[in-house]
Amino acid sequence: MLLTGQVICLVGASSGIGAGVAEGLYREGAKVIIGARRLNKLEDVVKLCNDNHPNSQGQIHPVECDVTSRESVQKLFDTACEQYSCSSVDAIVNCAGVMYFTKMKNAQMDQWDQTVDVNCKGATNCMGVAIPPMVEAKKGKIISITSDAGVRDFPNLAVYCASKRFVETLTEITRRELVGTGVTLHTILPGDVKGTDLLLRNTDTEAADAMGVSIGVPVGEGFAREQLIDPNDIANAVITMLTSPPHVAINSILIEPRDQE
Ligand SMILES: NC(=O)C1=CN([C@@H]2O[C@H](COP(=O)(O)OP(=O)(O)OC[C@H]3O[C@@H](n4cnc5c(N)ncnc54)[C@H](OP(=O)(O)O)[C@@H]3O)[C@@H](O)[C@H]2O)C=CC1
Ligand SMILES: N[C@@H](C=O)C(=O)O
Repeated sequence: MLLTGQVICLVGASSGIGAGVAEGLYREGAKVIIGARRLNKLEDVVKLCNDNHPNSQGQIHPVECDVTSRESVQKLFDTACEQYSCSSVDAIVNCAGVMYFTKMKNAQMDQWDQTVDVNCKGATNCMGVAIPPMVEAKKGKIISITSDAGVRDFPNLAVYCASKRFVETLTEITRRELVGTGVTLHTILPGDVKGTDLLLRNTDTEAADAMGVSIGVPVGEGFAREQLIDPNDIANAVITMLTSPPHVAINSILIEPRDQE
């Protein structure tokens, strides 16, 4: 097992990519605290981990967490430290995010607000809570799941692309600021990942039609296998970052389906 004994906070773990990352971390023996708003779905993830990996030395505990609230993120971090008797954690992985296809002319302003709150403020809350104790402990990795939208321009996703760029820029500048402290910052930029709930709450059918996607169904329904990657591919990217030699920082990984243009 590659991560035996590592204490890891994982937010946005109740479905999709986060649920897949939770399983990968548990499989590799980490002590994981998983967070999201839907506690019942987190409990399903815990059960899945136990059922699928009965011989793992890992531990996994669910905590209700809303990343838009700094108190809620602090509670998740404190729970990890209490549960696993430490003053900081080895890593925090932030998978929490929302994505709404919206045409700017349709002004879905509530969805824009939520995108900024969850994707941007969620990232600053995770960093604000984790960085001071990590610097004190002289170690720690902060991994944010951004998107290929963090480096590519997708029409009908302007606010989403901007939110992912925010996290990319925040990460790169913070990474440079913390050089020498032992704390490192990383992003993973996935292309289309299948089997996630990301599209379920979309409502702008004009924008979705323009992108050629169906809303209200899990991402990837109707797509061929080679057109999409899956949550386990992202879990493996996270594990690669967490297990690099001490003198190496894998700062970012852009990971897309092989045949994506
Ligand atoms: N699927 C894809 O193709 C791609 C996804 N991504 C990114 O990956 C991340 C995960 O998305 P994906 O797995 O696809 O989608 P899902 O909708 O399946 O997962 C989103 C996760 O974010 C959590 N979340 C949303 N709002 C909050 C909040 N306020 N507080 C805490 N957790 C929250 C959800 O939990 P809950 O609702 O229980 O709070 C859920 O666990 C996102 O950042 C997304 O932008 C990037 C590139 C491609
Ligand atoms: N693949 C990206 C944009 O469409 C994403 O889902 O983040």
